[in-house]
Amino acid sequence: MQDQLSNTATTRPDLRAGLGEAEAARRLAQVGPNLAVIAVRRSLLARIAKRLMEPLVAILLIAAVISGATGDWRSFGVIVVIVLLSTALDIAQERKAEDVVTALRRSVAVKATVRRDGALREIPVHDIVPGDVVRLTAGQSAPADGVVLEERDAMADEAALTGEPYAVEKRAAPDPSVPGDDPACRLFAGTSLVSGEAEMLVTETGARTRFGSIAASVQATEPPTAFERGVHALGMLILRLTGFLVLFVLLTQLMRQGLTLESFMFAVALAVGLTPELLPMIMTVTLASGAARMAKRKVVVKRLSAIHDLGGMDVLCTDKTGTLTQAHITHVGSLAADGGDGAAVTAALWWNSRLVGGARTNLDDAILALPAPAETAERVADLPFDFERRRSSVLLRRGEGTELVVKGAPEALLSLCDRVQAGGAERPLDVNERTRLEGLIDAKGREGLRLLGVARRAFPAAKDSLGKADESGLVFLGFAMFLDPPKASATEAVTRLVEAGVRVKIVSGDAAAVVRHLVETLKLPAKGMLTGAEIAALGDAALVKRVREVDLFVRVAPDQKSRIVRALRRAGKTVGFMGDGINDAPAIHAADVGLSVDDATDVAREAADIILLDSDLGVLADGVAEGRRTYANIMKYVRMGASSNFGNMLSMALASLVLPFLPLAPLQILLNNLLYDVSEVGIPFDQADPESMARPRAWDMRQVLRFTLIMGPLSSVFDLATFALLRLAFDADVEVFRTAWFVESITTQILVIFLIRTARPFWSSRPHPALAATSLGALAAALLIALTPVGRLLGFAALPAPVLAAMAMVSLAYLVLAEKLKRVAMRGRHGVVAP
Ligand SMILES: Nc1ncnc2c1ncn2[C@@H]1O[C@H](COP(=O)(O)OP(=O)(O)OP(=O)(O)O)[C@@H](O)[C@H]1O
Ligand SMILES: [Mg+2]
Repeated sequence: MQDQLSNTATTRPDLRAGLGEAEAARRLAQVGPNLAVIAVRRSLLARIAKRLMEPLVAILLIAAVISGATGDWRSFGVIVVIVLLSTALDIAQERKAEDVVTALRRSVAVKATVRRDGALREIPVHDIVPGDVVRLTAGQSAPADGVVLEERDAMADEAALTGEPYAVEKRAAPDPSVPGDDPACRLFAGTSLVSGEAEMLVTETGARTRFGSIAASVQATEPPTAFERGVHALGMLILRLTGFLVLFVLLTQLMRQGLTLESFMFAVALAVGLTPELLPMIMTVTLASGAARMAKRKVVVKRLSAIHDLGGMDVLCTDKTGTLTQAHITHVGSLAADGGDGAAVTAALWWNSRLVGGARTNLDDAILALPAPAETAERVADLPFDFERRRSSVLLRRGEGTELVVKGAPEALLSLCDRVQAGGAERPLDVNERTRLEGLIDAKGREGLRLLGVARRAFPAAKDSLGKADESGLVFLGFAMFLDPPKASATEAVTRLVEAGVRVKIVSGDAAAVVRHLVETLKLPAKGMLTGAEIAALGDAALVKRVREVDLFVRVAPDQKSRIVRALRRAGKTVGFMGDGINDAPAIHAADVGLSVDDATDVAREAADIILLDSDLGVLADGVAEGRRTYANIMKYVRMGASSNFGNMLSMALASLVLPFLPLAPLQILLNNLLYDVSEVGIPFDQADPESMARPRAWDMRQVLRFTLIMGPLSSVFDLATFALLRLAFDADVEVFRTAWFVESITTQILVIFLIRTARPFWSSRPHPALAATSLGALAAALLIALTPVGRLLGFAALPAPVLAAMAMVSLAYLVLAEKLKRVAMRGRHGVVAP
């Protein structure tokens, strides 16, 4: 194509030559990087400002100001310190998480081929500037908007911009120096070449591209995943409960003693204590540390929430080549239609692969690895390969005549033939002959050989163009046979996935017999089979029913691949799709978790949420485990918040009803909340028990509620017992009461982490040192503050030994019961114990 392009490049050669590096650098400095959405990293100041503007924090700050104004400088100081500490905690963690994700994204970023200083170079897409000349082949995306300089059979998929599902033809602009409005002569960022090749002159980059102008709104409409929706719903539920509780407290205080500053502050502190303000941070940090761990195992995550989807995935669809086979395709011989020598078949095949435009598939690569035939040929016209037709045609001149050479999926090719080559002569392709050839195709396929059929048709020497209608009345020449050895490691990888509760389905464009042979060789557990033709005949509802049981899909077209994925999702499955070709991109996009490999085509990599650096299902099984671990950790946080935190706050609200004073000073609640938050910072690093990761997990609100309704009241019962004990048995005064209750509540809250982080008896599952350090550290700090003279500043008093002993007893009793009840509380819908 190089020669072709420079031959036709006659007008304005300066534009077609591209830029020099120096000029490109100058332009880059002037127009900025080529990013559709400029992801400005929010400055530290902006982040702090955003946090301080959040309603709860804002109320806290107002409370601090009121305290200061009334001369209560102690409260002022403590509130400000607490707000600052928790803001710093939050921002530092989140920032670290973002850095991880940015670095991961960059490591799998797409590159483009650009003409610079007269040579073709691969440069990162974000360095492209107006004036650059970019070369594109099928499967690549246009990195910016521009004018088509040259093209061969270029067809672009512009669905992302126009919604138009069919590929549109592109042609060279008559004069690239005056870019007209004709969209057929332009290529746009966000669209991709599905066939052919092209060179474009970049005119607009970054946010000035058409895609850039809509990218912001496109991103905003990215639908949240089921998990994100679930967590959000829980957050809203808690928020409503909080609102209700705070109103309740305010009202009772109002009725009993009129609204004082202290009771207002108490309500505010309660609200702060109840909101799971750390949840977003815990989620991001858990997912980001999961992403970092996965990257070490060669799984790169582009979208953080995909980790969770990966853990919840219960069906994995995969294509065949490269994942289940080695993708080292070799030509093992050709067979003439009459069973004779296949040299003529191989020569025709070779010229077809050599001369045809458009995307080259791995079969073309295998063919062109063969020595060139003796006779030469020249191209007249062609119809490139596509995954719907499954064939490619070239009109060529070889020797004296003009002939059409077609190669493609053999059974379909056979139906376009009416004659067959036998020795030097042509014979009609009668029923017997057809049956014999079909039997041969099937027999070779069952040996694991991939076949391509080859056919020809003679045309008058003057014919110089080619249409789809010309692909008929062909003479069948014979077959070429290819071998793509199975990947031995695939068996173990699939077994691991199956053991992890992931059903593996194969979705391939290849023939039934080949896929069947592969499945048998690798001993994969796979039932049933549907062909593309059968799928085309099924309505959506019928397909949803069939896709559940069937594990093998063969001779499917690209849009059928995505139809299968959508049907599985409608059947309630969490679906992963793994593929590497142009033909896989729509299905990768349609799946809950889109998976691709690092050396896949750009469109597949762009559609994917997760990129495997090794084309190996084994690393995927690792990734699934990691996904489940992050889910288990997030659930730990959710459960802690739902049970102990919620229980404590509830008891405090109740106590404020019956006690003649507030059960804790507002500052003490804030301190309690801060220390509790710190104690949980180690959760993202925690391990999960193997049995809790054995099955796919999806967000289960009923399970969360069940846990809350059992564990919450349990902690409340003990809180109320503590109140009774302190008031009735010890006749504690305000300060002793508050100190004792602070000690009991923070001790139980923190220690219960070690119980509910596992469904096993707590002593047989060891927490991660980071979690042990943060939680025990926070507990030690709490006890130090409350029980030493430092605490006087916050209104704590020295505790008499009997009170301290009683609190220790109550805490112990609570923990023993919590350990017993957690098994009931964690039981899932099917009696399985949740992580
Ligand atoms: N270069 C080519 N020229 C003609 N026909 C081809 C060419 N490449 C592939 N085909 C035909 O198209 C069919 C579908 O392609 P292919 O098998 O690569 O699809 P796929 O869905 O990506 O399969 P896999 O599951 O193996 O990745 C092939 O089986 C073959 O018959
Ligand atoms: Mg493929």
